[in-house]
Amino acid sequence: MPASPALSVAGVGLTIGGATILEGVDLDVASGGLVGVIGPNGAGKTTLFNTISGVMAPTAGRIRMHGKDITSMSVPARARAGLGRTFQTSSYFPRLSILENVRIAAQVSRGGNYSLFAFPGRHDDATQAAREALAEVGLLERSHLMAGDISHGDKRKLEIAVLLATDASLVLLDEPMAGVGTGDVPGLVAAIRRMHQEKGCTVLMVEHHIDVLMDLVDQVAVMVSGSIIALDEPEKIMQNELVQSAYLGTAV
Ligand SMILES: Nc1ncnc2c1ncn2[C@@H]1O[C@H](COP(=O)(O)OP(=O)(O)OP(=O)(O)O)[C@@H](O)[C@H]1O
Repeated sequence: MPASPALSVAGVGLTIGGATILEGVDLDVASGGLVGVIGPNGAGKTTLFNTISGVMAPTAGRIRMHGKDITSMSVPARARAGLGRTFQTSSYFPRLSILENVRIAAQVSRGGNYSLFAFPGRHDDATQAAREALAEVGLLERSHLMAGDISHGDKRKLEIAVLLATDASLVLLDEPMAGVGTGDVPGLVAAIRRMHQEKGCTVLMVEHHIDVLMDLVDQVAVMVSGSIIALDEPEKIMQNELVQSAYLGTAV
């Protein structure tokens, strides 16, 4: 029997106050896959991520992780099941150091609390995991800096380090390059690649930098008006006439 997909979204719909935000969304992401989601502003990409991560409950359809139905699971329960997520805007504790931010996330994911008591100088599992994750994204040497003081690109790397330190097996990245200077893009791309290839994470990512995305992912899902209208390899998506007329325009 073939293995269940890491993520299966089946017939997901969301209606809010009579407005249809998502309709009949079907998307399977194989274990170890790296899939991009593109679509015009307001297409429903972030809302889809919200239903997958449990921030919003769909009004139709089911969501499964590795075959297990998570549709009614809480956000923390999904996180414990290995689902990690970044947001369009960076989320971190600005007055804590880079290392402290990642270490707290690792500590909480291991069933601990948000306490920083006796930090620094501890050599527990959470600190070790945080240091390894920061090395993966190239932030270890700057891990003593205050998170609120680092560049936007480094904040995005910090969020990826948090996902690595929490051992998330399925990660949702919502515009990881948004607002990042061009100089920071290669480092972020490398961090995402390592998360996928070396850590074996399954990745679903929304990204408006189409060239970067097309180079990175195995498959691209195109969302328009709350539905996925195409799912294919990047080259085929660029040539898909439906996609060109609905989203990409004629300039591709
Ligand atoms: N809680 C809500 N209540 C009402 N409408 C909402 C809610 N959340 C999202 N929407 C609407 O749903 C639609 C999809 O929004 P969403 O943010 O998911 O799109 P998106 O594809 O992520 O867009 P962008 O690329 O601009 O981030 C938009 O029209 C938005 O205004």
